[in-house]
Amino acid sequence: MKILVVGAGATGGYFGALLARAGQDVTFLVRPARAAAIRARGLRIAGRGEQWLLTPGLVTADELTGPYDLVLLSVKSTGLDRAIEDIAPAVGPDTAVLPLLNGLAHIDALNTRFGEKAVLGGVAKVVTTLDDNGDIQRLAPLAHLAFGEQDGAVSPRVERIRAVLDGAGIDAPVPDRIITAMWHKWVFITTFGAVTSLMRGTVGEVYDAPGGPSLAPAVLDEAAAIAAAAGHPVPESERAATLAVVSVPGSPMVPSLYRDLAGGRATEVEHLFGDLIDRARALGVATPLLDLATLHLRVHERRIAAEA
Ligand SMILES: NC(=O)C1=CN([C@@H]2O[C@H](COP(=O)(O)OP(=O)(O)OC[C@H]3O[C@@H](n4cnc5c(N)ncnc54)[C@H](OP(=O)(O)O)[C@@H]3O)[C@@H](O)[C@H]2O)C=CC1
Ligand SMILES: CC(C)(CO)C(=O)C(=O)O
Repeated sequence: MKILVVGAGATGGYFGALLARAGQDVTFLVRPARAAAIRARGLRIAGRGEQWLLTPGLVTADELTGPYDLVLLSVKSTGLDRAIEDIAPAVGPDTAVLPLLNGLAHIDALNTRFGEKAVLGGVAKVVTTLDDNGDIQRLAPLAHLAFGEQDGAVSPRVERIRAVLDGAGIDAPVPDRIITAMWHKWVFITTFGAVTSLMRGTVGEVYDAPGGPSLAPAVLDEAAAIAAAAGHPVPESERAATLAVVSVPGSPMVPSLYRDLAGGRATEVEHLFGDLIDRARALGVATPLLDLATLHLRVHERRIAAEA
């Protein structure tokens, strides 16, 4: 299977490296600065007691030809529009585009550009980040990529992709309804993001402060109410799994959104929060805590834009 990984960042770099290490035909679509850095240093994966180095196939947008069998799209939402145009030469009539982004609006954007048949849903669960050298640091042992056709069919191409991901050691379930799974990840990530960003602390720092334990369940109630109103109710097991991450004494956990906020970088505020509260308004769901988190992140965005 000919695989194009778009972006060699925290998620794409890690999944792509696993696939390349397993012997798959993987090429990374990167921008010039990232290409130069990887050519100079290799793509390095470190953390959790492991350290390995890869010299992957790289291509920049001006060199890209296609088609590929599978395009793993792992840019942040802030780079989505550009990336959609850049990958166009790689997408042929039989190409499957599998996005790893959190949130949901990218599915509509990809459907509009490439047609619904080309686009799979995806939910990535890994905890990785790029360090100052551009190396990928694994912060937790997860390598989970749920995916599937938007209509829930288990098509032959889904079976083929699952086998390829399995062979690379990636846990790759195919849920009955990938769009529902994406909604549930969205509820999880906005709860996690709102709690840590609003309070500017780790899960444990928030929980351990007087009054702290009530915040995460209250934010989760709001996000879950939006999902339910949109036709994707969050089951009790999923709710408990979210609280087991975002409402834990002493936990050092933060999401990638918080790492971007604390690092003074742009966040995915509009894709993750702006879109969610817009949908809440349309569905008649009140979300005072998520509105506050959104405003907080928007102030940050405006400040860094003014400083740029
Ligand atoms: N980090 C995590 O643990 C998780 C993140 N996610 C989600 O995955 C998505 C990606 O996040 P993450 O991997 O952390 O982000 P990163 O910023 O680490 O990686 C994104 C990469 O995409 C590259 N890129 C952007 N535009 C283009 C383009 N047009 N062509 C080629 N490369 C491009 C960037 O390269 P450049 O160096 O050129 O800017 C960057 O290296 C987000 O939606 C996030 O919410 C989901 C699960 C876990
Ligand atoms: C919480 C986590 C690591 C789960 O995969 C994530 O999606 C993120 O940090 O953006």
